[in-house]
Amino acid sequence: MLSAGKFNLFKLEKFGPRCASPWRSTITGHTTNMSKHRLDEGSGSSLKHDKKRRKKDRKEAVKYEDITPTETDITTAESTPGPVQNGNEDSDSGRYKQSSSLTALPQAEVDSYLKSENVSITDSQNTTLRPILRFDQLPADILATYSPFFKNFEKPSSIQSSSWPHLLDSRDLIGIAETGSGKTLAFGLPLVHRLSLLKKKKGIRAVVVAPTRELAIQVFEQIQALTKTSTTPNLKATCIYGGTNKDEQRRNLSACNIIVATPGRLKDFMSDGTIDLSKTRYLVLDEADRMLDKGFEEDIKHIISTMPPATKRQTAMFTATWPKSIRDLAATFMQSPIRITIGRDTNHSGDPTDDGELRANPRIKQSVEVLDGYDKQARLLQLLQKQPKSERILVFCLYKKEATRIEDFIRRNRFPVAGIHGDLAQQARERSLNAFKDGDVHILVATDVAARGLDIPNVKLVINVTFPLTAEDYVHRIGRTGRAGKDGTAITFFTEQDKGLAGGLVNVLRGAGQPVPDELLRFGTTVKKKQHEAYGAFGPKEGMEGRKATKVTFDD
Ligand SMILES: Nc1ncnc2c1ncn2[C@@H]1O[C@H](COP(=O)(O)OP(=O)(O)OP(=O)(O)O)[C@@H](O)[C@H]1O
Repeated sequence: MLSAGKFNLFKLEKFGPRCASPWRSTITGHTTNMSKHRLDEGSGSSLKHDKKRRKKDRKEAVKYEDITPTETDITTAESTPGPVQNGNEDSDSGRYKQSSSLTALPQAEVDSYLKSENVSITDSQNTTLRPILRFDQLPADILATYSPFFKNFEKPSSIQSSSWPHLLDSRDLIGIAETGSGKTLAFGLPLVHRLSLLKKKKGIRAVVVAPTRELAIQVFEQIQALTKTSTTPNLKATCIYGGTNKDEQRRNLSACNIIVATPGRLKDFMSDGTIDLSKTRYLVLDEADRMLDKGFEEDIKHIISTMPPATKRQTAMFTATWPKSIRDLAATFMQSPIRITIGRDTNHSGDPTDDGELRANPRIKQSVEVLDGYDKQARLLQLLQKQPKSERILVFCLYKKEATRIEDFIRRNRFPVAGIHGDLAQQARERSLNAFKDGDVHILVATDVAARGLDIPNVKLVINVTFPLTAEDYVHRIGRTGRAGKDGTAITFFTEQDKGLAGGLVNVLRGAGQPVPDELLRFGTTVKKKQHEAYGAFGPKEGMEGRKATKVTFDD
């Protein structure tokens, strides 16, 4: 069945200007899209071409026959009677049904929530669904199934509130929210729920791709917990990542329908025929900007090229940072995505579509110390000596050899410490991380392999011994503290060699209301236009002359 909402409109649409209160919008968006669809069909193109296209569409519909037609059938939404605020309460079972308690909420309460949480929505289809402010506003079946999962949480986080209705309604979505704000559950719950609705679950139906092995494992654990809470039989998730024996992973792949993977191992299993993604219905890129940067771009393109087209799958991308350099590429994998950004507006550019600017978590107290490279170790030691013995501290270095050297230095000074970086065997990496999580050591020295996504409770302090390659990486690194509403501190050493990144750092500090030291301002505040090639993938960069031209490698 063809669906207007998913039919060939993407190229024609551009993100509209940010709506101050998108919830007041009318249904016109859907109607416009329908008209456009009909126009497309009736105009210019030759009958022969139309016939061919319809034949192809029919073929695809048969190929992906188990996609509940109503879930993308915009006719249902269009014919929904009553005010838009009612959402699609009366629509078919395949679609999201807004709960009556949410529908009953006064509009003023919804508006005030969106304002206080700084929710920005960009949607070419004129969003009509309300955010889910409380868990009991979830549709009854979802609440009944997953409530054990929420039992320790007071309410959904803002990114969960805002993205759940749209993901449950099968929309493609880009979710941008600060580090530690619960993005995993924001995509995990709709993914597992929607998978449980598929009539035929056989084969790999959902894929989550993450940039590092440890993050893939962490995401997998959450997804697996959700599948276990779900009462639907035959939901099975598995995790595949490099650095470990393939045979066990291969065994786990049989009869599984959700995979959480790092790109390299996923590609490996695709090329030897173990994995076939032609039935994939849901795709999530976690840490999406990293997944689309130069280091992973080709892998991701290849992986997605073996999946059904964007019109036949649901694609979600989540991250805390959304640089302009990867946005066009992201759009090629999605179908009219709705973009949701949470956070104070730090958009200095005046461009209304530029709501993906860098935002650090404002609960993290950031301080930057400009110093000479030779003074780093002595200062690090001072800082460690000042901290209470049991407090978890994460120390970031840029290079693997540097991480080993700093770890040895800390150990020589009689602090229990562990290290995690790409030169270590996977078992050693996992041992270090677990020792840190379990409290056997309270200091972990890491490269950027631990910068993104890792959710380690109660990290009180992040020390950046060497500044990362991008301001985005900085935001992710410091985001290992101050998670799930807690406070945290980040101390960053900044040297002459890092001066090319001073402008980016100043913007991050200002955007989060943090002090900017005069010594940092002396390096200038120009922010170099980011190149897609340069984003977070390779060093050195302009203005970083002192840095070695070492390639920062990614996980397989
Ligand atoms: N609604 C909620 N209320 C309180 N805590 C929550 C809620 N949802 C998730 N959490 C917890 O918040 C922590 C951070 O969640 P998560 O790792 O998903 O963050 P994230 O936004 O993906 O962070 P990052 O950008 O660093 O990847 C986790 O410990 C998670 O259990």
